[in-house]
Amino acid sequence: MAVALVGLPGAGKSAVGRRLAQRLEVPFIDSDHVIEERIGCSIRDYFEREGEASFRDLEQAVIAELAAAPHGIVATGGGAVLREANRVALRAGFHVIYLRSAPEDLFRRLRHDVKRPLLQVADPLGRLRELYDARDPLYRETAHDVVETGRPTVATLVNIIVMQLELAGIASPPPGGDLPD
Ligand SMILES: Nc1ncnc2c1ncn2[C@@H]1O[C@H](COP(=O)(O)OP(=O)(O)O)[C@@H](O)[C@H]1O
Ligand SMILES: O=C(O)C1=C[C@@H](OP(=O)(O)O)[C@@H](O)[C@H](O)C1
Ligand SMILES: [Mg+2]
Repeated sequence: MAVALVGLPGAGKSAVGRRLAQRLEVPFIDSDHVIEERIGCSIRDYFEREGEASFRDLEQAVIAELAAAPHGIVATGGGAVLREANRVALRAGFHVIYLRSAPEDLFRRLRHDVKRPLLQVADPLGRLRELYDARDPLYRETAHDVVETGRPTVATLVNIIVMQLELAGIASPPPGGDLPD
């Protein structure tokens, strides 16, 4: 099984992805963690030191590697869809799910966040709205499925995604799980 999660910062790619992988008993890979292991510092520090373009080059290299041997559940960073090469590689290698959330919901989750460099601005809600307008079409272009994440809890989202993956034949239902007694 190879599933990649895309969506804006705060959509739940990392949190839902980790729980989904536990539930399906497959590996979980967060592309941002792979990058942080390579650079030896936080993404926020790297942005400040080297700039966003350099981060995007690293991100593209990591996504190309993951897409070359796709397996498990991959949580991407919110900007992974910005480059066409990433969109093509993700869509070709993975079943891609767009975790869609309104900027207002994301803002509620991230209003105290200090880790996301793009949101360390005077008006993070305004920034999230700009990111949404710019990226929503790119997430849709990349994804095979869209899941709304505004209201459901992480646990409910995991259930919804498992059900969709089972219906699409990507995940197998547990043996005898749905049979009547
Ligand atoms: N559906 C949800 N309901 C409530 N909180 C959520 C939900 N999804 C994510 N969160 C919380 O929002 C924050 C950001 O989630 P995260 O998984 O890091 O997002 P992403 O990786 O997409 O940027 C975390 O504190 C996470 O626990
Ligand atoms: O939206 C973005 O451009 C980014 C999102 C972050 O990941 P999350 O989506 O997990 O916050 C991280 O990759 C980096 O800070 C850039
Ligand atoms: Mg994340």
